[in-house]
Amino acid sequence: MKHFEANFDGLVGPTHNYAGLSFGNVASYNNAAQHSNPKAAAKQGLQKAKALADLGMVQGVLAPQERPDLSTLRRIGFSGTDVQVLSDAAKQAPALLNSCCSASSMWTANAATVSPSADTRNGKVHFTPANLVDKLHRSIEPLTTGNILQATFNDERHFQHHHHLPEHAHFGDEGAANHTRLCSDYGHAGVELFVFGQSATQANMPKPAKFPARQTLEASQAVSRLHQLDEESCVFMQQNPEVIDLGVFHNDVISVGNQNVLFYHEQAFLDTQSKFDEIRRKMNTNVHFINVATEQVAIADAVKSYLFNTQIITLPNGNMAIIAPSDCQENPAVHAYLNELLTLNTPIKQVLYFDVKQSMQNGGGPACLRLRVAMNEQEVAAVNQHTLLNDDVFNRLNLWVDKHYRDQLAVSDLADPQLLIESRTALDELTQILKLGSVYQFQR
Ligand SMILES: NCCC[C@H](NC(=O)CCC(=O)O)C(=O)O
Repeated sequence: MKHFEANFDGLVGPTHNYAGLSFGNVASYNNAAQHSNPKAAAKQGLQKAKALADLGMVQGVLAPQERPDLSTLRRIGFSGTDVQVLSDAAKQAPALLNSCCSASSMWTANAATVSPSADTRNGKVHFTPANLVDKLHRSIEPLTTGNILQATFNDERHFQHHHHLPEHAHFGDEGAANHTRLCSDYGHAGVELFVFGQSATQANMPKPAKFPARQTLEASQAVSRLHQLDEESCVFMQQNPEVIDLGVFHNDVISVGNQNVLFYHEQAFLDTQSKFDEIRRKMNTNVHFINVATEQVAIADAVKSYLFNTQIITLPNGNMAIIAPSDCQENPAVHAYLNELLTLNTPIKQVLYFDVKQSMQNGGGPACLRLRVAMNEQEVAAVNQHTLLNDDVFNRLNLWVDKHYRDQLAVSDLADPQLLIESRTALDELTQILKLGSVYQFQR
């Protein structure tokens, strides 16, 4: 049986904006209050996804969330007509309105943690939506994320969906952005590497001083239990808290893995060598640990260029390619490093650059924009086929963006009742294109 690693990219929603909501995410803070370009953002994402489909990869899309999120605004006491709710929130609590308008669900690496069937005891693909409790604007995502995942992977013979973890800092969970699976082949049992920022219970373990550690050890352990993973196929590793304080708010800003490659910065982890020994022992096969030294690329350059927020993919011919943001080309140290990487004897033979600047300006690179789901051919066939990107779906989605998205959006536009209507109209049509059923509150 053939096996694939599918990428499901998050479609950028019609309210894509820069409100500076993510403390600890340098790009989000630095670009606060800039005008955004929702139409360009959605098209940049679609281009990148389509390029992977054209390379022969299995590529899908995940629908964005309903924003403005009127049900959250009502839950916190705003009432009356929808127009009333928006205008009262804009006057009385503009920060809350902004939190209810973020298009942050586009970063589907934070949608969920996924374990492929080869790793799980019951032989199903397991999904746990991330609770994203560290940020208010993201903590309102998991229920709808669960609906969208169930409508996309909608066959219980193959897919098992869990509820997100309890909504408390103890179980802070950011999904696949802190999870990498290493394996010799996508269809073989692998080692799932869970990277956490802090422990909620062990007071003696190090913590960042300035910025929040969004993922806890306890959350990662809970997900590994839910997913029926064996202890012998899991490794829990702590991210270096010093780099969190330098803007590395998710592990996928400082390392990325694919099959038997782990590409990482030398400052990424704590106890690096002993943990790598554990990975080697549990993998039982040769692993390429590609270490980038600080003197080659400083943390500040890694954070600015998103060198590690690249996707490493295995092409149908068996070679690996890096999908990088064009920001990596523009940073001299990083560009020089990537050119050199291709001359080293690693499985990575190619680098492809994509302009995803609209997403980058909110701290999301190519890897943030996708959720990886390794599947065999039966499982791929069981996916909702309307969510898989081919020429037809790509063209329909581009036309859909042209029809419904604004060219430009300012944070002050978020209270515009017309934006709510545009957004709902767009999403209602999208659920028909992707045949998702009624996944949104406004449709229920
Ligand atoms: N994996 C990349 C996630 C980026 C995301 N940015 C944001 O939410 C920015 C939203 C804003 O500032 O409007 C985050 O920090 O969780």
